[in-house]
Amino acid sequence: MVLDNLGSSLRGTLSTLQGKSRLSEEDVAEVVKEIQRSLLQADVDVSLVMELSDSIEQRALDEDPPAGTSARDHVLRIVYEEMVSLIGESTEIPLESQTILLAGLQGSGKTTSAAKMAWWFSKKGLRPAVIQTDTFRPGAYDQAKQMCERAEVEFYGDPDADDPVQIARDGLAATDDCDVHIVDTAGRHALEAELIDEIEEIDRLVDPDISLLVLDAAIGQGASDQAKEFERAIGIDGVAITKLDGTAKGGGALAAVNETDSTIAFLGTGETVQDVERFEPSGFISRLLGMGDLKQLSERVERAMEETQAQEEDWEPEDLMKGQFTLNDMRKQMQAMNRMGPLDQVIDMIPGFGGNIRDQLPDDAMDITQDRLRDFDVIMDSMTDEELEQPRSVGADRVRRIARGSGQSQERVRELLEQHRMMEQMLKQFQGMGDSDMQRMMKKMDNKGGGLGGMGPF
Ligand SMILES: Nc1nc2c(ncn2[C@@H]2O[C@H](COP(=O)(O)OP(=O)(O)OP(=O)(O)O)[C@@H](O)[C@H]2O)c(=O)[nH]1
Repeated sequence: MVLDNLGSSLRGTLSTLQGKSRLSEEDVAEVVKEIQRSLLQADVDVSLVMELSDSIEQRALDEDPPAGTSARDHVLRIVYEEMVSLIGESTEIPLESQTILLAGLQGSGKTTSAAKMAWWFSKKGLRPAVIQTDTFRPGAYDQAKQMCERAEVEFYGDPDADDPVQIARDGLAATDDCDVHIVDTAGRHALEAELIDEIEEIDRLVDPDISLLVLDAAIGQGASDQAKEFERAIGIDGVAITKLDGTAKGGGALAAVNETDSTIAFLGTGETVQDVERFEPSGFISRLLGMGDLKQLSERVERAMEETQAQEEDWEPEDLMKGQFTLNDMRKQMQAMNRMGPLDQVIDMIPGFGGNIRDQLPDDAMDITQDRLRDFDVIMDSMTDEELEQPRSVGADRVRRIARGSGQSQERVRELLEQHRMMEQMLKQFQGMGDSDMQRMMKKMDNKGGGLGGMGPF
């Protein structure tokens, strides 16, 4: 999860209020001190931290908790609201035909972000194209082409050309049938005159609807100066903050951009084209505080199910609810889960699961889970159709044969069979449940602190 340190320290601080009905001044002072420490560690500007903590302190003491609200939930809501205002609004990005120009310093992540945004627009049903005009960095063309192939989006570049403006002109013409044009430009080590001239020339030709500054979250508070510099030089409409997965200083970058006239459009959270998020302040802070993010989660589930069902004509989800849950069905569930993105990001979006699980699990727990999924897939490739359809028919001899054939241990094969039995059992329980039962179960899991408790996805 991005900003992991900040999230877990904020959640830890708020958990100290568990069970308190009223808050003393000491309780509030203690919580505020911890929040200050966490934000300063995330490289948030001191003056912003003081402003935020004064506001939290004053509201926590002056405002009475609404009836039936615990002290913890009351302070959690105040911290949530103040943190959302700290990181500001999201840049308006309409889901329609438009041209987006990307600018930024060398290595900030423009080329990667161009492919990521194109992927994101394609998942929204639009037809994007990336136009790569970087003639400055050798390899930029190949990198951009490769990433766009992975994102399965249109790409235009010319590795032999040396005039970025001509490439932009030709690119717009060549991708005329696309609706979202994302123009990637060259970077430089600093915002130097040559870079400004080049971007201004492309800007005049391309006449973008939105110009985004791409900046690396690792610069923390420095994001403010960089955003102001680019705003002065070429005018920007928003910012894409990249590499939030690789730094503890992302909080500073988010808050710093909000200090300028800019807003944030996208977040980069990894090197693959799926590691991109539309910036949603409320969902982002909600996840950080361990409250989940149903909006992002439902988007990912919807996308995963569309892709899975598009591939599996014969798969009838209602079969699952009839209790005919085979290993083939389990594999389809695993593929759908995989399509939702990295497990740790998905878990963070499940209300009551995210933060609490993260703080309870060892650091590499998610990697182990992803590894297990890969092993299960390999094991199922070594099973016969009959074994996949009737897993209960797999005895010791077959376990030995499957282990040998898949190169996995017998223990891992037995683990797969056990996991299948658990999921089949769980489905039988859901099958008999009405909506109210389901709500009660989710509440119970939430009260239990959202622990996996064997209910984990895998
Ligand atoms: N971990 C992580 N790495 C990223 C992210 N975005 C980009 N990167 C990596 O950062 C490096 C630079 O990314 P590029 O997209 O090439 O940066 P650029 O701004 O196009 O660089 P120039 O073309 O030289 O201006 C590459 O190794 C990317 O894989 C991210 O969100 N997370």
